[in-house]
Order: sequence, then C-alpha cells, then structure tokens
Amino acid sequence: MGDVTRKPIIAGNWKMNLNHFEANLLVQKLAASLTGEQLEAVEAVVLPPFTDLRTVQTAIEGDKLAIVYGAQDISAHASGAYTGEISGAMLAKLGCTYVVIGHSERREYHNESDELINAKIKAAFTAGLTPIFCVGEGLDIREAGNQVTHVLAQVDAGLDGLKEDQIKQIVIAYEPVWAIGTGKTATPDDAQEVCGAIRARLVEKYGSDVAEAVRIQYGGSVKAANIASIMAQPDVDGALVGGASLDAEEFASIVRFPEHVAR
Ligand SMILES: O=C[C@H](O)COP(=O)(O)O
Repeated sequence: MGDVTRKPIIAGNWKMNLNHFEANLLVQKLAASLTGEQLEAVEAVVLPPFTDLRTVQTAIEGDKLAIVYGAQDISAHASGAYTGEISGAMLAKLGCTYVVIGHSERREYHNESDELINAKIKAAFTAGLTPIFCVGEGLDIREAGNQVTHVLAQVDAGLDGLKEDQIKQIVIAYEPVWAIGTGKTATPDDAQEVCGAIRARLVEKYGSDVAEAVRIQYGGSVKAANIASIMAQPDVDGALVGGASLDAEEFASIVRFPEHVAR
C-alpha cells in the first residue's frame, strides 16, 4: 500500500445492476458487515446507477452510515437541452462525493474521447465532486508492451488544464481493460508498473507534493482473495471493484483488506 497519509479507497462500481430496492438492501447489509473502525481505516464507496442515488442517500444519511457514494458518469454540460444527461449540480444535490469518469465501458460503448473525459472532469470539479478518473489499456496494447505509454497519454489528456489543488484531490483508477470482468487479474507487479508510472508522471508534471497526495486505484477482477497482494504495492492506494461489489459480504471483505494482511 502507498504512503500512509493516503487513505485507502475501495469503491464498488455497480455498473447497470440493482434497482433502488436492491440498492437499499445492499447498503444496509454492507453497513451491518463493517465496523466503525474498519470504515475509519478504509474509505468505502458505492457507485450505484443514477436511479438508485436518492435511495442510497436516504439510507446513508438516515442511519449516519460512514459509507460514501457517488455516480458512474456526469454530463460535461452544466444544464440545458441534453436529453438523457445528468449534470454535476444534480449529483451534488443528491449528496454525491465521487463520480466515475472515463470508465473503459464508456470509452468503448459510448465513444468517449480523452477531450470529452477532460471536459467531464472539469464539470465534476465545478460541481464540487471528486472524479474517479479511469485509464487503462486493451489487450492488444498490453501484448505489444505499450501499456505505460498508452496510459500516460490518457492521464496527460484527462488532466489537461487542471489546477494543482484539483490534481491533489482526484482519484485515478488504473483498469487494464483485459482484466475487467474476465477473472484475469493483473499481477500485483503489473498493477504497480503502471500505477508507479502514473505517479512518476505526476511528479514530473506537478512535483512530488502534489503527486504524493493523489490516490491511485487498481481495477479489474478484484476480489477478497486477491486484494491484499494488490494493496501491498507502494503506488496502489485502493481498488475500483465491479462484479465483487454486488455481494455485500465479498465487498465488505475487500474493504477489510488490512486485516487480511495482518493475518
Ligand atoms: O469499475 C470496475 C471495473 O470495471 C472492474 O470490474 P470487475 O471487478 O467486474 O472486473
């Protein structure tokens, strides 16, 4: 795990799963499975579909749960005639802390470009939200050995024009596309190679003070059985979890990763 001053962040990206009734149940189960101490040690975040956000807000605020939540996407626009889009202000009003931006599924299925992702990151900051900015390479790029160059180009483009205090706040999620939902996890060394290169690029561009503050997550087939070895890497500060975040016990066990290490 990285620097002790960076609080580990385990975020569950539910993707297009769970209606608002199921969302409520999952949040309640999660809260019942984690102690205040465990939630103090690790920031636990849920990222439900838009339609669940109000329910999740009510569950978390009503019971004063130490679980944080956010959305899976944001419009680059502030308001207006953009049918089907959701603005940063709307998400902020629902109490969201985080918003996922540039997930590989949106890059692939919705043709999101680096420019659009950069605009969405800026829209998130304007609304007072913290982006979880996703980067990662496909299998062809990995096989050609170009993962670091590819990911650093995504990082440069996504962060273009941001201020240093915004960079310090952002969460970057490195998700090799070939490891998402496939059961193929990158090895801890693979994760460290790219997460370390991202931090080195941040040092080069913004100085070590800024770079050391940024939390970098790994994502791609993370589960309770592999989280500890991934979190043992010096530049990995958390995980963006897909499938395993839909099971309260499994996700809670991932959040409890410091105890796996101690065992
Ligand atoms: O956002 C989460 C990632 O896409 C990882 O998904 P996964 O854990 O199901 O592989």
